[in-house]
Amino acid sequence: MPDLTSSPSSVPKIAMATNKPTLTDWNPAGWRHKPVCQIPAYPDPQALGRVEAELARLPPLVFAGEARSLKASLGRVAQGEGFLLQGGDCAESFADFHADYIRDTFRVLLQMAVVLTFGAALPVLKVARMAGQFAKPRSADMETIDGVSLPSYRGDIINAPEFTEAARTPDPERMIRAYNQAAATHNLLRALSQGGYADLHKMHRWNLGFVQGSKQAEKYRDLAERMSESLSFMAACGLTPANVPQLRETDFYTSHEALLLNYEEALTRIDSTTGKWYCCSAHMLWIGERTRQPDHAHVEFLRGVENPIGVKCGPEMDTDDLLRLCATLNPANEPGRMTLITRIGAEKIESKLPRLIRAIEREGLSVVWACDPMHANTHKTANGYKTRSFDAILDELKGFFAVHRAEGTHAGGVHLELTGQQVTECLGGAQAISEARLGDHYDTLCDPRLNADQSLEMAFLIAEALKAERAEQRRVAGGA
Ligand SMILES: O=C[C@H](O)[C@H](O)COP(=O)(O)O
Ligand SMILES: C=C(OP(=O)(O)O)C(=O)O
Ligand SMILES: [Mn+2]
Repeated sequence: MPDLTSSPSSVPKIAMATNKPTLTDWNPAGWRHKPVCQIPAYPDPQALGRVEAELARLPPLVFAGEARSLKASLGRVAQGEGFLLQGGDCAESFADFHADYIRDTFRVLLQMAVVLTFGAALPVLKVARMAGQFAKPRSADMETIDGVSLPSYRGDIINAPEFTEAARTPDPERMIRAYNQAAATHNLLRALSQGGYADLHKMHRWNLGFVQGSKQAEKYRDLAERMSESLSFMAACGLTPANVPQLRETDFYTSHEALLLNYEEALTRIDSTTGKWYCCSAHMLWIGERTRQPDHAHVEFLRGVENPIGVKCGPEMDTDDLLRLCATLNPANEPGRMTLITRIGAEKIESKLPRLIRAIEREGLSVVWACDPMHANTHKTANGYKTRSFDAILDELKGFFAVHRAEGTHAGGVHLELTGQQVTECLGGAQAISEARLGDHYDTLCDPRLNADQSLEMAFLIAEALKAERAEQRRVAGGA
């Protein structure tokens, strides 16, 4: 348990904040009076307080207007007019912090978005698990190796992965390092998305990262050819990057699990144009499966900020809890505010998802339904690797699309753990990664990620499902 008696960090007085906040029964430190899970006990509360105060003085990482734009776009996804692609590392790392790494994840998300846009003929909203995805909830508080027990690794913002007492002791200074890394990552992502790299005419050049000669590389080149033809046609009609900005730049948003509330509180500011609170550590924040208790600290914190919010929904989620969460987090039923990220498992999705959808539909609530096919499909191999199989991930996705088709609701998005690197952490896919090969490039700090080829392969398969959804809609519309 964290030290709840320490005085809350001072409410940040940000530049330009002149209006009064609108939620009178909420303040950014209110979570400290609620029961809380998954936040570490810092051994030195004074050092923690100093770091919180320092973070509260530092500039926001995103602007309220950007979070509002994302919410408006998510509102359109909720109405069936778009598709959400959310993805990135399970846990960002201090050690892997360099430009190529960020560019490679950005690039694979961009490639997937192009593939999905073609399949869905819908705008694809890109939201990265980047620039703040540092804190991890864990199943066990302690890890035991050879009879020695130490606190579990909880993400680089909290402690270090090495198995020593010093490394595993929570250190608040890590929040400052995480903030600086997140700031630099946001900066590079803005440059990549707005500075010319994302120009669709350069799509051919984005494919440098693929395994040469792979099936995905071929399919991607094929798609790039078709895109070039379409772009030439559009240019002939007078639509060029000079007058259509969407062809040369893209919207790209950031997100992470709002787990370490000390950090999130310190970055929560009042927007000067609306007078409302925004958590300015990322555009979108989500509540994890382990911290979504309706009367606990994480829900209390997130109910008061205006950002778009995700909630992970596991196989045992109760419909009463789901409706209570929606009422607490989105009392005005604002479109785009709530994304329900189901993570149910390939085997249970068809039996467990319908009741959640029906409860939401019955109440007339506006939500984005997204599928995280990663977190309920994890297992340990005989040789000790935590892994996921490509087929199980795909099966959960197929189940998600099938259930939404049957219920007449929009399968609005996917939430994936992936990297632009050619790691060997998930089994299968066209590269047929076997258990024996998992050790070749098993680099994750926490959960196994799809590698660049597996991610693109998944995008092509999801595009097929989206095409089928469109065909079904046309069929229903034609028969109506
Ligand atoms: O990313 C998610 C969780 O932190 C992770 O799945 C928990 O993993 P654990 O069961 O190894 O603690
Ligand atoms: C911890 C995560 O997921 P969940 O809360 O769904 O287990 C995660 O997305 O990394
Ligand atoms: Mn994870």
